[in-house]
Amino acid sequence: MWDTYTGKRLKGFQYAIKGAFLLLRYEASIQVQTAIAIIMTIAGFYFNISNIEWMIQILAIGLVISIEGLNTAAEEIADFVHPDFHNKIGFIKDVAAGAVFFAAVSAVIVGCIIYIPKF
Ligand SMILES: Nc1ncnc2c1ncn2[C@@H]1O[C@H](COP(=O)(O)OP(=O)(O)OP(=O)(O)O)[C@@H](O)[C@H]1O
Repeated sequence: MWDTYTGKRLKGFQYAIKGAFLLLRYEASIQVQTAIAIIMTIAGFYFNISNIEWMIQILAIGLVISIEGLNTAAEEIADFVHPDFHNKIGFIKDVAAGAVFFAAVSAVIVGCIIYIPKF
């Protein structure tokens, strides 16, 4: 029984890795955010930010990319269940995009707090 449970968890992990690669390969907004994440990581090394600053920056990057991934999933579901125009689909896509907006604004504020004092 324990083996079945472990096997299922490992399979779940495998699917999650596959999903991460699918997002990176096919989703333009995830590719842009990953590029920004790489630039911010280089900036972190360049400005020699503290451990706390690294932790908050990594959380901010993870938050934005995760919510963008969920936004993509919501858009895919919406297009699959109702490919035609519908106000409700528009609402669903808009609120999913709104969630990304909150995460992105938070990440920009975090970036400003970390880097503005270093100039
Ligand atoms: N089927 C639809 N019915 C009503 N409104 C829609 C529909 N599809 C898209 N919209 C409107 O257009 C906006 C953009 O939708 P779209 O699916 O192109 O998202 P996107 O943010 O451009 O996608 P991506 O993240 O792939 O660039 C939605 O937020 C919504 O307001």
